[in-house]
Amino acid sequence: MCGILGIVLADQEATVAPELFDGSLFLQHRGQDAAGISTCGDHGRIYQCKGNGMARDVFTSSRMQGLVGSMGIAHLRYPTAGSSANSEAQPFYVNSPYGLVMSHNGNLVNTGSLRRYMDETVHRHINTDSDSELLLNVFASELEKHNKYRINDEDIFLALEGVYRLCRGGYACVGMVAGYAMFGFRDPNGIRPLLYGERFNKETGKTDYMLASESVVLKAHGFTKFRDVKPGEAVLVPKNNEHPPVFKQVVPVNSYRPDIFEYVYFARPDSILDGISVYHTRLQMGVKLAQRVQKVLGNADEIDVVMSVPDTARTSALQCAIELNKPYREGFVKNRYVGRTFIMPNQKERVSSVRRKLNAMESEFQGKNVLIVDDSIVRGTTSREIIHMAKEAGAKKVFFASAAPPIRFNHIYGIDLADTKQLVAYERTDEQIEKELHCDKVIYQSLEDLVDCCKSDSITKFEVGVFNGNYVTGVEDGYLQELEELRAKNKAHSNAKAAVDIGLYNCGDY
Ligand SMILES: O=P(O)(O)OC[C@H]1O[C@H](OP(=O)(O)OP(=O)(O)O)[C@H](O)[C@@H]1O
Ligand SMILES: NC(=O)CC[C@H](N)C(=O)O
Ligand SMILES: [Mg+2]
Repeated sequence: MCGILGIVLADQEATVAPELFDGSLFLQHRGQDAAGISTCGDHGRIYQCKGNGMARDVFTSSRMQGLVGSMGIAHLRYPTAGSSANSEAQPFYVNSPYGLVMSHNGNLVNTGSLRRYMDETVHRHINTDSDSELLLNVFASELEKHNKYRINDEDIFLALEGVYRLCRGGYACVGMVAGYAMFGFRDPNGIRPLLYGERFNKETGKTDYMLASESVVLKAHGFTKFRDVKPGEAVLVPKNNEHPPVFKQVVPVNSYRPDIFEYVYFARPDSILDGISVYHTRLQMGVKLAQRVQKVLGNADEIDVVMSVPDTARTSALQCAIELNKPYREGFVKNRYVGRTFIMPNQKERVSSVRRKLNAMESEFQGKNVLIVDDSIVRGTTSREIIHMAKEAGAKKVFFASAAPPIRFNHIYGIDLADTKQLVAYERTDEQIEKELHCDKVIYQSLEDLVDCCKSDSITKFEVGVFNGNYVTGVEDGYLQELEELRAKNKAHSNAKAAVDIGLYNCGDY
């Protein structure tokens, strides 16, 4: 999961960078590791600012002044392939052909064969371990095939056809062809989200355009007319407003399967993705979870109070308490200055951050049986600490409920998890998980119920491989092993500056 964003302003004298920066803040929860903006100014010149850090740290005011132009794209990175190196911050740029930049959300699962293809067949140099750099170079090599002096919209769609043919995995992308257009496209299964929106300016009679990972960015910036880009569909927005954006179904929809984890954890509750309100699905998860709690415990008589693990679980936990007819209390106070812990790059940081992030309010725990609700249990880092804190604060019994089913498989399209053995539910029964977490009962939502909470009239299937190991795109042989080896290699270098951490320009970290 990363955040991607692109804007084309109708007024070519205007500067797009401030709005890209502002929009990035609405997508920060999707990636806290690196941030970047590329803009396109006069004569098609590309300007860029990117590096490790949160948006507010990377996009300093002096750097923002160097981002000229009325068309631009942004990226918020949570690394899921390669490493968390500065050199892998996005957008990526290649000069040939025509000058291209791209921001990618998702994961390619056939990187081994793509690397060989780049090397042996099209002879393009790949300078990092990032799958996104590969994706951009696949697009570049497809675009190059026509060998034209000036390209048109159709050439871009044709090149994307090649991208769809060659790249397997989950991907939503925004990019730019220097001086020509912004484009966006989404994988044939719609695993990762992408929305398109328009903002009409009454005074000028012209329209600005935005592409974004979540609807919340579009709404907040006045792009009131918006819709999801369909799986296998691409859109081209010309830089100069000379014609309206062009949509094309480049390849047929394979099967419309948004990643269900967007609704469980990734997305903001105030977003609507693929026509489904994230908030509404989380309320429903609370309703179904309450039924599950009653079933597992026989009844809810033993529970004195229901609490959430802030932030993401709040919506479901409150609804669960209402359904159980039990008081809902804020037992954990969240330090608003610590970000999302799950998407932090290393385990040591994640463990210490849970304690820094959440603090137990003793008065709410003393002598009580508490039901603590979280949206999901992944490595168990949060739940282990939380249960410990609840007991320390005087809780009699701790029941721990998860709005998502047990996670026993890799999330190959967007969670930084190469090694399934790190998952607390991996090869463990509920009783064994209870022992691991030191709680009195662990209660999981069933997959069937979770799907019921999320589905709509038009979308009835979701990508749920993280729960059952069946991935809609399949996985190339050796892919997971390759990821694991890379991760181990990067870990070994974690204290010293490894070659992989040094960027092309070697001009230091942000
Ligand atoms: O089992 P784990 O490996 O600990 O992962 C699961 C936890 O991580 C996430 O919280 P996070 O702190 O990232 O973000 P939030 O504030 O949005 O809940 C998620 O909401 C769970 O609480
Ligand atoms: N989370 C994402 O979408 C990451 C995009 C890409 N795979 C990277 O690691 O940079
Ligand atoms: Mg959480």
